Amino acid sequence: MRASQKDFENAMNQVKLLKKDPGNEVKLKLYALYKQATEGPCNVPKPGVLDFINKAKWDAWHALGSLPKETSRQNYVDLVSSLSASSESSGQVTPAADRKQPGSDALVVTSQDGITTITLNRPDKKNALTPQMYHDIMLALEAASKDDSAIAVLTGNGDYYCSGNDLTNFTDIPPGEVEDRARSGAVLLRDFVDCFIDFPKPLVAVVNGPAVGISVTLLGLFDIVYATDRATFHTPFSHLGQSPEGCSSYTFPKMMGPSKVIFGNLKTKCNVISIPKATEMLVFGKKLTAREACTQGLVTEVFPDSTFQKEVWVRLKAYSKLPPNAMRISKQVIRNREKEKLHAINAEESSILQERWLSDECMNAIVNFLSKKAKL
Ligand SMILES: CCCCCC/C=C/C(=O)SCCNC(=O)CCNC(=O)[C@H](O)C(C)(C)COP(=O)(O)OP(=O)(O)OC[C@H]1O[C@@H](n2cnc3c(N)ncnc32)[C@H](O)[C@@H]1OP(=O)(O)O
Repeated sequence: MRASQKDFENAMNQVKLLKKDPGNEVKLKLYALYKQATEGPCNVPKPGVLDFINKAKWDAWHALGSLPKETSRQNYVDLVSSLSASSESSGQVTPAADRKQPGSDALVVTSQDGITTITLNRPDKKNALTPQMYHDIMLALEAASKDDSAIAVLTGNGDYYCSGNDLTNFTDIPPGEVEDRARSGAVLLRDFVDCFIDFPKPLVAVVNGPAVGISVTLLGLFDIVYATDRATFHTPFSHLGQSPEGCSSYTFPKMMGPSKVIFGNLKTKCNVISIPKATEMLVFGKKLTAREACTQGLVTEVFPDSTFQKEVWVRLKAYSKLPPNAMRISKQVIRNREKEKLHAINAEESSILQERWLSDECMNAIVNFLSKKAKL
């Protein structure tokens, strides 16, 4: 069977998620097949001998002669498929048909087996979230809420799930614009979190590695959180002069419950006070292991890292075959009565953060991070 345009687009996305660099020879072959499949035989002048890279690309394309576009497309798809198999790619990478792809490679949206997967794809920056990524995630959730998938998944490419907000978002702000930027940041944050509150289908976090900041706080708005035993959960807001978002000031104490602190001794009267466990995370920045997060109700299930991807995707594929309308309605029954409250909490948290971003504590913490004085 000939590869369709959709198969070809799927393969292009798969290439972005390859875990191993396939090497220059294969990359040239991919380039040549891509050009031949999209533009036909090489029709541009040969670059000069000193223009090594462009000459190598030209040679590879030119070598395909008059190979038909359809055959090139098929060969491209076959080559990518063999690379994906050998690089242990999760195999979840077929983009949804007709979906508008995100504005950059930092987010990859795919759809297969009734599952729309949104993958954070900035592994060299530990998948830190840029403004473009916040916008693209909102667009992806909007599209996923209407497509024919039964469930949606958020995950990360590389060793991290996500290192939270990209702290360089706070740099290069001209002095007179700091307040405006804090205001627009708070609007973006509020809109972003609203999309998670309103998402109508089951939403699953596949936490493939450590998670920091907003990527942790949002977990309270997911329906399932699967984590590798390598994952950690860290919300260093006080260290950063910031405050909790993602509705975590409400969802975390609710999910984690109280921890009892007993003080006094046998001779005196003992006092028992109850502090929400979430306080240790959200106020004191305690980093939880995956198992601790599971015991405290933030994570649904923890898997050994060696079998994480396999076990999780087998499970999710089975879930995605359940009747989609029933799942959507059940989610709504569980979540709807909280929605109004969550929107109000989100608005409040966003406006408090807007103030925090203007504080000296916050500015100093970011300067520290950027100057590599501090590693959280
Ligand atoms: C619309 C706005 C909404 C904002 C909402 C409010 C959100 C709040 C938060 O999310 S608060 C949390 C912010 N995140 C952090 O504080 C994490 C900062 N990063 C780290 O502490 C460390 O990088 C690490 C623990 C995540 C990983 O440490 P390590 O394994 O030692 O790797 P590196 O530090 O060398 O990192 C590799 C590379 O990635 C860059 N990077 C990592 N995280 C971020 C980040 N959050 N922002 C920007 N850049 C990040 C890091 O600088 C390195 O880059 P380099 O190779 O040096 O160019």
